[in-house]
Amino acid sequence: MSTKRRPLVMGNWKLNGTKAFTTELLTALKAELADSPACDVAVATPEVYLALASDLVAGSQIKTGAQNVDVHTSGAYTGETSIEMLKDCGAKYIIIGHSERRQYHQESDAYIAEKFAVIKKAGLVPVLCVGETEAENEAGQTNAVVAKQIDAVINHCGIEAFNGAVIAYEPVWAIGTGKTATPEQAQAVHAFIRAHLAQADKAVAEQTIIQYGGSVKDSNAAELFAQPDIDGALVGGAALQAAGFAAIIKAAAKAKA
Ligand SMILES: O=C(CO)COP(=O)(O)O
Repeated sequence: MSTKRRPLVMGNWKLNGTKAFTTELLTALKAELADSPACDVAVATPEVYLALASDLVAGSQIKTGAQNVDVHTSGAYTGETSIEMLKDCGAKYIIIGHSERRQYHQESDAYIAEKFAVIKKAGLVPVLCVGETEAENEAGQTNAVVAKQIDAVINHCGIEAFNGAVIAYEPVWAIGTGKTATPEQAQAVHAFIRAHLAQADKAVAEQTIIQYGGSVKDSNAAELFAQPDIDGALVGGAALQAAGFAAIIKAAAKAKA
């Protein structure tokens, strides 16, 4: 018996946008979603546009999020943004552990686990990105890599911390490359992740939203969402265009109806 999970499709804008772009895209997205598809929707804009984005989507089904957070709550940490600041600007979801931050900012599993704890403490939703590199994939290490990334959080925060949290499986070799994992490949890893969580707590595993990320677009979304353990998507490039992003959201709502 599998639990029914409401899908979550979230856009990760990465380092893209302007005030005008944010206004145009979110205005268009609200219009595209006028029929309220049965799917949770969020956009993680650059931090500087978060407050603007939150104002624009107020009262709609679209929530906002951030792409990172600092572990400190205040103080002499030049250039950082705290969880309370993100919350103050309307964020609900916080992406952590994205492969681009692991790679370019040397973020370790332990550091990411600290961020997870900070987000939970503030009552917001962590979106924990996990995934293997191409070399790890070819060496057959995919499951071991994602298990290690998840275990760092379980060990630091406890399995209960995954209640209401989100995991995004993003194979590094599929991000921005146009190469997508096949639905079957992705499903196998998602099922592994859920089974891994279930070893610690079955109920937590059943309710955890596990998104797929990596070159998701309108044309491949439906077949990914047809898989039982793929509960939505974390979308990069294709989230920068309202009609295409809305089509992905509608495909999730339809597949999980
Ligand atoms: O990294 C991603 C989302 O976090 C995926 O990016 P793309 O959809 O552009 O491949």
